[in-house]
Amino acid sequence: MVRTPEELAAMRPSLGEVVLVPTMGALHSGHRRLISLAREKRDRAAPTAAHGSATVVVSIFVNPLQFSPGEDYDRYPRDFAADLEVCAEEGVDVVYAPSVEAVYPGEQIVRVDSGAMGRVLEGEFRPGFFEGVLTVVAKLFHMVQPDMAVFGQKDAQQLAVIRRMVRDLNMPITILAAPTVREEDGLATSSRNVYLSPQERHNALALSRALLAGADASVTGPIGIRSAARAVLDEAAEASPPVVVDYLALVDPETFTEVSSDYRGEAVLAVAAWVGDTRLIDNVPLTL
Ligand SMILES: Nc1ncnc2c1ncn2[C@@H]1O[C@H](COP(=O)(O)OP(=O)(O)OP(=O)(O)O)[C@@H](O)[C@H]1O
Ligand SMILES: CC(C)(CO)[C@@H](O)C(=O)[O-]
Ligand code: BAL
Repeated sequence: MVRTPEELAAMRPSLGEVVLVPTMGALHSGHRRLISLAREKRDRAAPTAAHGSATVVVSIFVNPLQFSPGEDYDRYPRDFAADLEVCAEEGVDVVYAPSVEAVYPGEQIVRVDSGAMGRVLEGEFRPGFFEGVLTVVAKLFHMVQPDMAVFGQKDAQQLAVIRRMVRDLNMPITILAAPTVREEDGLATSSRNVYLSPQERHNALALSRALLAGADASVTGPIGIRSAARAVLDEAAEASPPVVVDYLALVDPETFTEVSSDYRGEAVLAVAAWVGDTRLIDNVPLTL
């Protein structure tokens, strides 16, 4: 396990090709999926005379910069011992877990701006969120110097904004996406699911059911998709506790702008909602 950027820099020349999996810890089956994709890439990389084989690095860092005041930074689940066990089971080569002081030794004056695509949906409801995410991801990329980095489709807008950062800032890194992992009943696995009471967890199933209803209506086009998903959420708004929707949106997967009613092509149906004090997000990719 590596704790500081200096230790990592000293080790970096011996790591060969690096596949990075950035996380905030509290590792679950979604993270395991990301790590297994990283492992596949590592195991396919040809060893070179210069460095031997490739390396999977998992970073664990709860990034204060992406939380607004009043959000759950302080109570965000942290279980470092369990995370190390998951990493060992999954064949991770290096766990990079820097402290907040190591990542932010002083005021972070220079930050990465996500532009307009990071100010809609998640960016509208979590002001400053994508600036915080992009800034820490750029810092992690500079510290780890990965050849590839793996992100989850569950955070689809985050994935799109990171891809755009890599493109717009000429970062020589391949971004890989892993599909969303779900519990048997459809709930997307998420570190924040531990906040849910049994009743809240039950009501939270409305998110994945709404997305499924939207997907089932995909032949009817954007209007039909939105109204099929909305009907499920409207019913869940009457439950106790209610499901309180921040947004339901059918968007272009690259720009995250709403698609027009005659749109044809790839799209993402995305939802964010509160169940009690817990905010959950989910999405499905669709072809229209
Ligand atoms: N169910 C999932 N399926 C696929 N990838 C996931 C899933 N959950 C999280 N990830 C991915 O894991 C990476 C790290 O995410 P993070 O540590 O924030 O976990 P999380 O469960 O999304 O947490 P949170 O509850 O804060 O949203 C991100 O790239 C995220 O998209
Ligand atoms: C990408 C990330 C690790 C940056 O803190 C975080 O937003 C996450 O876990 O999805
Ligand atoms: N999973 C994205 C990180 C966050 O919600 O803060």
